[in-house]
Parts: sequence; C-alpha cells; structure tokens
Amino acid sequence: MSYAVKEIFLTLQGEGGQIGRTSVFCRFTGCNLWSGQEADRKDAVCQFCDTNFVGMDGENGGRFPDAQSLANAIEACWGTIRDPKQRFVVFTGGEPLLQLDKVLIEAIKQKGFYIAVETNGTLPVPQGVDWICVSPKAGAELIQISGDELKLIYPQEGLDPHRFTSLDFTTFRLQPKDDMNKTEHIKKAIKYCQEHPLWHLSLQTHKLIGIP
Ligand SMILES: C[S@@+](CC[C@H](N)C(=O)[O-])C[C@H]1O[C@@H](n2cnc3c(N)ncnc32)[C@H](O)[C@@H]1O
Ligand SMILES: Nc1nc2[nH]cc(C(=O)O)c2c(=O)[nH]1
Ligand code: SF4
Ligand SMILES: [Mg+2]
Repeated sequence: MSYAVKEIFLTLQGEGGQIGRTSVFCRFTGCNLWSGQEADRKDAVCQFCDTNFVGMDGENGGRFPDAQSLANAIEACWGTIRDPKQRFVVFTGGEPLLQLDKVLIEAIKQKGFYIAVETNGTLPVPQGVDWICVSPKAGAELIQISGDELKLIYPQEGLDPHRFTSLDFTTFRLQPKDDMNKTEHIKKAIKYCQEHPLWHLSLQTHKLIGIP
C-alpha cells in the first residue's frame, strides 16, 4: 500500500501525556470527519479542526510508495545526531488510522521507534502502537474505547465528559478548544477539572512557544 503524507517534521510533543518529548510528527493527508476545505467546515462532523491536512505539499510530504520508504523518511527526520534509543514518532493527521497499518508499524518498529498515535477514535488502532491518544468528536461514533489517554476537546456541544469516564483509558484530559473564544474555553476547562479531578488540563504548549 502507498501512503499520502502531508508533512514530516521534528518538534516537541506539545500536548498530553508525552508532552515535551522530542518527536518526529508524521501527518497523514485526509480525514473522515472533514474534507479539510473551509467551504465544507460548517457542514462537517468535526468543525473546530486547527490543522491543514490537505494535499502532500508540506515539509517532507509526498506519496510514499511503500512502508519502507516512509519509515526511511521518518528515520531520516530523526537524524543521526539524536540518540537512536530515544526515537519517537507521532502519527497524526488528518486521521492517521485511515492509513497507518500493520506493515508500516512493523517497518517503524524495526528501526526502534516508540510509536504514538493521535486519533479521533472512529477506527480501531492496529496492534503494535505504544501510545494511544483518543480524542472523541461529538457526532462521531467512538470505536476505539481503550488507550493511554482520552483527550477531549472542550467544550463540544452535546458532549458531556462524564460519558467517557467508564472507558478503559489510563488518563483523562480536557484540552480547551482553540478558536476565537479560546480564553473563555480555557476558563471553563479549568473550572471543569477543578470540579471533576479525574480530568487533567491539557494545553497546546507548542502554540504557546511558537513551534510547529
Ligand atoms: C488535528 S488532530 C489529528 C488527529 C485526529 N484526527 C484527532 O482528531 O484526534 C490532533 C489533535 O488536535 C486536536 N485539535 C484539533 N483542533 C483543535 C482545536 N481547535 N483546539 C484544540 N485541540 C484541537 C484534536 O482533537 C486532536 O487531539
Ligand atoms: N508540537 C505539536 N504537538 C502536537 N500534538 C498533537 C498535535 C497534532 O496536531 O496531532 C501536535 C502538533 O501539531 N504539534
Ligand atoms: S477529526 Fe481530527 S483531523 Fe479530522 S477534522 Fe477533526 S480534529 Fe481535524
Ligand atoms: Mg496540531
């Protein structure tokens, strides 16, 4: 199978339980909850997306003919100066589970990478992923009901965080929705966490420090 990739870049994981960790981000093209076109946003299942996942024109993006060529590109992005024992890749998108498969996971594992995924939870995570972050979306059926973190964007109309607390996740995080009312959403998320301490606040720290 070939893989459509928007971009591959080195950064720090900005969100959630692996925050601050040097990471290669592999952002796949395409999503099942929005076309990525602004004209379609208001009719999309997921309407608050902060990401451009359309096309293959980003840094190191392109159509990779097979798992080996994509694994090689991810390895090259980690580079030779960084400790190979710390190799860490985050598969995101778009929706990575539309493309991330066992063959790619195996090729990446061969290179000694710890594998994390950021998913909307509408598709099952294949075996072999080391860190599963699920971010459910109002109006989309949740299929992946276990993982390392459930990261709920807050607030979402019609989504009560309580609905998820019996699921098999190690940690539960609320991430304030980044839009024109961000300040208000941060306040609301803080209040919710303080009243429901199962939930921990997750901030998008890469945006605070101006890295991708
Ligand atoms: C761009 S998504 C890609 C992965 C996957 N499609 C998903 O939704 O989880 C990466 C992360 O950013 C979060 N996110 C997207 N738009 C956001 C926004 N406006 N404010 C805060 N978090 C956002 C998502 O919920 C997800 O946790
Ligand atoms: N630095 C950084 N951390 C992130 N964590 C999740 C992200 C994503 O878009 O999936 C993201 C991102 O886009 N950049
Ligand atoms: S599901 Fe994820 S990638 Fe798709 S539109 Fe929503 S936040 Fe963006
Ligand atoms: Mg992002």
